[in-house]
Amino acid sequence: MTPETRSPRADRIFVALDTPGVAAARQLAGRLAGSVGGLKLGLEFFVACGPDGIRAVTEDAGLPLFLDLKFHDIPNTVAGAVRSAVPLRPAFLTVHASGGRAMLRAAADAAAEEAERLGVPRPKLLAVTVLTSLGADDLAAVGQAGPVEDQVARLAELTAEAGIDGAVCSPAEVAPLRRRLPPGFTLMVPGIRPAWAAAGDQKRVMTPAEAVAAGADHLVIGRPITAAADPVEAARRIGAELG
Ligand SMILES: O=c1ccn([C@@H]2O[C@H](COP(=O)(O)O)[C@@H](O)[C@H]2O)c(=O)[nH]1
Repeated sequence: MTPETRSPRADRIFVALDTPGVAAARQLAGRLAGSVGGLKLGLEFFVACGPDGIRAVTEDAGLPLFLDLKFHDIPNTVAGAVRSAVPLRPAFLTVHASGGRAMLRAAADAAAEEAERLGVPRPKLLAVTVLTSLGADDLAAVGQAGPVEDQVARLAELTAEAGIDGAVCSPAEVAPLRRRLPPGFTLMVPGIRPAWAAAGDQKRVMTPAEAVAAGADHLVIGRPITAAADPVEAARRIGAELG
């Protein structure tokens, strides 16, 4: 399958390449390039391989990069981290919504200013709301008021007010968020599990087709593809399920 023949809905899939090795990530990216719409590189890869590793994986892939580093610190530090990430040309970059309004604003301003200074495209900033590995009990244990859906909505609304482009949420919150947030607000959605895949540590999950029907813009899918015996076949199967 080539980018020209893959289903338009498969373009929504960002495959999470959670590996500490450049060679493994490059190999998977090359094999999956015709079956997914983008690559997600996150903490495991970045801590092991750094910015050079990111460049090595993305330079030949010809796919948009979702750089999922989930920045969470004081505003000045997060602004600096965002500025350092801009030259890697991510299409999407994450911060934690719970870092608060000033941190979110600092991140948004830094992305816009640094992209303009370098003459490169501005990354879309996404704020992680409540991690998809957390359930109601986990939220209560860290002192956050539930239900989960309400906490996600509070954080997503704060995010939108602070000038951030979108949020990361579970598929279960997509439909309610669509009713509350402005049109064009991006929803990037992990916690995706085809009926044939194990949930693992993910608690708030739906199938790819259910997430898209609810209104997800992009699906983040890792292990159901990357841990499959045949990752390309798994990605195509998910693409076929999306129609
Ligand atoms: O709330 C969140 C935020 C980010 N993620 C990331 O998405 C992928 C999911 O991988 P699977 O193997 O499909 O579970 C992973 O890289 C997480 O860091 C998330 O799962 N939930």
